[in-house]
Amino acid sequence: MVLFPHAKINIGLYITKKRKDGFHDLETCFFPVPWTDVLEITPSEGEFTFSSSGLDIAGVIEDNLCYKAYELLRKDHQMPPVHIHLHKIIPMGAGLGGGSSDAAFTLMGLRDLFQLPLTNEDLQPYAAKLGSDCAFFLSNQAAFGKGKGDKLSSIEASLKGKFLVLLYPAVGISTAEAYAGVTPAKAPVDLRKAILKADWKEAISNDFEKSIFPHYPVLASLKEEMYTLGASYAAMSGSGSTIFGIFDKKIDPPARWADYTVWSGWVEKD
Ligand SMILES: C[C@](O)(CO)[C@H](O)COP(=O)(O)OP(=O)(O)OC[C@H]1O[C@@H](n2ccc(N)nc2=O)[C@H](O)[C@@H]1O
Ligand SMILES: Nc1ncnc2c1ncn2[C@@H]1O[C@H](COP(=O)(O)OP(=O)(O)OP(=O)(O)O)[C@@H](O)[C@H]1O
Repeated sequence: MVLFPHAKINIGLYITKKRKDGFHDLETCFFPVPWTDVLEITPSEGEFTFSSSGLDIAGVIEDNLCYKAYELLRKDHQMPPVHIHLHKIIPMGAGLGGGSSDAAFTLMGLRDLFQLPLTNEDLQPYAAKLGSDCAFFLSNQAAFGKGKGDKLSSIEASLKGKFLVLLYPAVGISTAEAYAGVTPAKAPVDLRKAILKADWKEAISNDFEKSIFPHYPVLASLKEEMYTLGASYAAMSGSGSTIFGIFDKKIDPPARWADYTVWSGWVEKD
């Protein structure tokens, strides 16, 4: 079975409270982006095996979220061993949620391969244990997230018909450190309402930009460059360092971005 775990961007991200468990409460809108890894799951003999190609993934196999997803599900459900091959394309530590997406798609892939009687909703508790972003990837639809980012409700907003440009400037930002740099505060807008209006540029922001841009001024200038190129909205995704721009027409990435990882394409589904 071959699956295509996709990336996400956050449009609006407000960190509202530090929780007793060390995590933070946030309010954000998640949108799926068709920049994908390739994940192959096949039944195997003997024991669980894992291989990867594409971008190098740090850590041993036991650290990999695909392995963790398999182990979590296997505790509750009878499953034969599998071989997982992950072709890694989505940059890591980039605010694109690629690892979380691999984990969520591993859960759904195992469920489908072995016909486990589980809905996506039934998979939510497993996803929640694997990462705060994982729950979103079980739905593949724009969603408003609160709590740790795992309490989701659907939103009517969509990027369908927009041309998206994602720019990863190879600045690695640790999610935990990014959270540590933010002072939580009440969200300045009701994001669920603001996302339905047209003036995103004036109304919607990402709290991480305030603490991260002063350390990495290149990120602030890349965001400005998106606007110069005609973006209707530009921001950093999640805890960075990916900067994205939303356009009404196709643009060609400027030659000066040659050192960065760039993905661009039309969004074709809701
Ligand atoms: C920045 C976002 O991508 C926005 O969508 C997410 O909040 C990050 O989600 P994630 O990568 O799935 O994060 P996790 O793997 O659950 O947590 C990584 C680390 O980030 C911090 N963390 C994460 C999520 C959250 N709501 N509060 C936090 O403080 C914690 O220090 C945690 O140890
Ligand atoms: N299957 C996997 N793919 C990518 N990274 C993985 C995977 N399993 C574990 N990791 C670890 O998770 C870390 C974070 O990777 P991820 O792709 O989730 O990026 P992220 O930018 O932190 O996402 P976000 O901040 O939006 O949640 C990586 O540095 C890597 O060490």
